[in-house]
Amino acid sequence: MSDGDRPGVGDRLSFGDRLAAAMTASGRLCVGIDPHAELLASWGLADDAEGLRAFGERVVAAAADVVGVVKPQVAFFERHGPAGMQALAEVQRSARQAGLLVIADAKRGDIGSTMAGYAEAWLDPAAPLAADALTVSPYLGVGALAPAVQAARTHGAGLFVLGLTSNPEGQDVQLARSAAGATVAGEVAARVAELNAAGGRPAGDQPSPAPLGDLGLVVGATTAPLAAEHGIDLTAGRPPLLAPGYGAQGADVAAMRAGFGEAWERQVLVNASRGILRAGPAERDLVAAMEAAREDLDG
Ligand SMILES: O=c1ccn([C@@H]2O[C@H](COP(=O)(O)O)[C@@H](O)[C@H]2O)c(=O)[nH]1
Repeated sequence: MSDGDRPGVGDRLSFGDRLAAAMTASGRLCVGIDPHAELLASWGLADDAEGLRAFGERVVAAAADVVGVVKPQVAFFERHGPAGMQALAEVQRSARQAGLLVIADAKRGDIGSTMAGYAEAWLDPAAPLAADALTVSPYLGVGALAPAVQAARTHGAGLFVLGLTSNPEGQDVQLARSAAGATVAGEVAARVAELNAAGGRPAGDQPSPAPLGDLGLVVGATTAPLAAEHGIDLTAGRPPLLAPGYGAQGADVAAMRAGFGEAWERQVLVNASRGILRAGPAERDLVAAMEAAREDLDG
């Protein structure tokens, strides 16, 4: 099946609509494809491009009937240079052909035409590294992401803007306050809300409940409680919220439910990488780990 045959790409459904459909059908678990060197070794795979490819294809095969979304961690493929990136391209293509949405976790961010270059590299369905969505950094300014926002709209793709990341070191910067009292993460969330409102359906043509936006935020499963504590509104503009930190980084469902509050029910896509991948290498064991996580998150 070509990319053009996949529902939601050829017919240009928005990313928000495609993600909402995937979450309704398959739940809120997003499986990370993170081929750490230790995991490759414990799976009996070489730490080379062929090992990455075999690892990624195994995760895709296990995920295809259990979840709707996967998130390859680009860094682990980039480690192996062009051959690693070729493996990533093949794994992403397999995932999309299997009907999975792919979020490339590359955390790109730059200015002007350079940002446009990144956006075309990851969001154009005809590009070798085509993904359905890309993680991006707002630290050159949310406005500097405009070329990526434009590319996302053109290609029916999505962006996840780093908001309140799962690592504790992020808070120095992300919870810093402007003279007017707004936190950096709060300002990023407000700008993403504006962009979702500006790119959404015309007023009067809004289904109820409001659809998911095409532009999301990364908010750690571990750091979600800080949003409410610091007055950061995660519901404005209905951004999908990509939440890493479940499992290996210690966040559990009770903490996420409390931390995300009103957003939990329909906006939060929870990533698990090592928490699932450590169950490998057997495909049936990966499937069992994904099913258990789904039950935990959605049951
Ligand atoms: O704030 C962030 C943003 C991205 N990540 C990425 O998610 C996965 C988490 O892996 P686990 O093994 O489930 O901890 C990984 O690719 C990170 O780079 C994040 O953890 N926090």
